Amino acid sequence: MLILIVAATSFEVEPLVNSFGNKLDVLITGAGMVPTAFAMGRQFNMHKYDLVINLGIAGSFDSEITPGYVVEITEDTFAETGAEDDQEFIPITTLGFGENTFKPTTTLEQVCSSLYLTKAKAITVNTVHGNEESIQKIQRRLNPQIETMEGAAFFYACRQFNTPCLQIRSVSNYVEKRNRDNWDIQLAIKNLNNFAIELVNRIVNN
Ligand SMILES: O=C(O)c1cccc(C(=O)CC[C@H]2O[C@@H](n3cnc4c(=O)[nH]cnc43)[C@H](O)[C@@H]2O)c1
Repeated sequence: MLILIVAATSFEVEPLVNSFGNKLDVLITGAGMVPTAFAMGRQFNMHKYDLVINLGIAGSFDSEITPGYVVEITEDTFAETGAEDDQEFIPITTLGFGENTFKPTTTLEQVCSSLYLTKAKAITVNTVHGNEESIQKIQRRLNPQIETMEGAAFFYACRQFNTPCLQIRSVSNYVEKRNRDNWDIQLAIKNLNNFAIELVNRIVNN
């Protein structure tokens, strides 16, 4: 089975890469939705994969999904794509120009039934929420559990190329008034990579 790992930065997947070396294809896209979509489009034009997995750290809006928690993303919405109408937000779906919510094309259960993760709904943003008023606003509008800067672009690229995909995220921080001292990136990366190493081992040895 040919697997591609997609991550925004190399440090997020370093332990996994150290475990598997060149037995695993890894695409480092750079942070954000545009670099992700571009890098994946280029990669998919050159190679075809049986499974593509997006791994990375993320913010959590959900007090039960605490830093260090690893989750499977079941849907992901481009939260900012639309138009403002004074105090209201009109999503692109209502404007009639396209879609804003994308889903994985397989599930963890289908890929490896012996592993389980809590499922969560995500948003993808260009501007990370770090202001109490804007956080409450997005919670009222979309009620997300997880926030990243790439996830929906990852699902979009996989759908365009009809490629089975999963997004697995590990929480490094709560989405709150910006405070970098509260982030635990080390714990998030450790838990993410422990899970990913187990997952890839089980898939390749199956
Ligand atoms: O210094 C900051 O305020 C800051 C804000 C967002 C992200 C960063 C990073 O260095 C990490 C980039 C990477 O991590 C993902 N990520 C992690 N936490 C969040 C979040 O709360 N909201 C959105 N994205 C997050 C993201 O996918 C990036 O790839 C620094």
